[in-house]
Amino acid sequence: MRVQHISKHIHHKPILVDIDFSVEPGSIIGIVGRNGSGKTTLLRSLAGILTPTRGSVYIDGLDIFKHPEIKKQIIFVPDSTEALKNYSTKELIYLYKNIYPEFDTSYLFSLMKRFKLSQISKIGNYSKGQKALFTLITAFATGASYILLDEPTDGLDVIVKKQVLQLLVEEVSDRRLAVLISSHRLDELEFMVNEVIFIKKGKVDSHYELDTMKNQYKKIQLAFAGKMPETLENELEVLDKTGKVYTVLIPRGSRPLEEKISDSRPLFYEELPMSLEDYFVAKLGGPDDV
Ligand SMILES: Nc1ncnc2c1ncn2[C@@H]1O[C@H](COP(=O)(O)OP(=O)(O)OP(=O)(O)O)[C@@H](O)[C@H]1O
Repeated sequence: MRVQHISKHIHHKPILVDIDFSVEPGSIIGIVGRNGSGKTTLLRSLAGILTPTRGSVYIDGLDIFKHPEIKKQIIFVPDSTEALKNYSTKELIYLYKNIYPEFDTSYLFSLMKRFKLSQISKIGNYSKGQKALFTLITAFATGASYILLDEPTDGLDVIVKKQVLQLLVEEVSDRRLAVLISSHRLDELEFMVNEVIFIKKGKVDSHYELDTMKNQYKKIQLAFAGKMPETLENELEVLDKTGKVYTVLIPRGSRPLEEKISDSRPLFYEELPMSLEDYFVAKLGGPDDV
């Protein structure tokens, strides 16, 4: 999938601005950003539900807005099942089969059995977690190559969540699917994504392979007898300050900065493992940086 310079204005307000990236089969991409940064609008545009104001989305070189039949290669799973609540499982399967010719009903039933979901006369009668689970496994049964998930684990208990995330990783590697996941659960994303796209004010702020991102920075904890020298504080990304202890991110391999830290004689200095959440706070943590 090629997302080519898409912008989306809603009521003359720019919501997405010149978003440009590619999605390779077999990849799991995390879309992260502050509330209101444009993640859902982006996923809905990639699914062809919203038409971009500029730019387009291509699959195998074909524009999905000019060749709507290609949209059956994409499934968008919204974070709410409100629109489906009055349908029975049977009716939904019928609907999906009409849209997705490769819909695999027996696979869906096997997943429903695996996750202990029974057929029901109204999806609205499933519990919150069961609704999320049903829409998620239905997406895998569609046979679509691009699965777009908006906050997929909301409402799932820890055990089901682990099973579902495991299923997702298996599906991607077995069937060479591509999955884009918008989520605020950075701890979960960290265990499955290979790329992360940071969205800030409707723009791609950065797009990294997870391993590359982790190699670019290091997280350290340090403390000073008094305050941290001001010259140093201006150069460090301070993630946290508790008493005299600072947790900061610094670019890996920045000798001058490391020397400056060492010259300021910290009481202690320790490197800690860096998480996606640390990077999120450093990148997008300003008070009005939505
Ligand atoms: N139909 C609409 N009419 C007006 N504004 C809209 C519409 N859809 C989205 N927006 C605005 O676009 C911006 C981005 O919304 P979007 O739902 O894409 O953000 P998000 O990153 O998914 O947020 P969250 O993390 O809170 O779910 C918000 O300011 C939102 O108010």
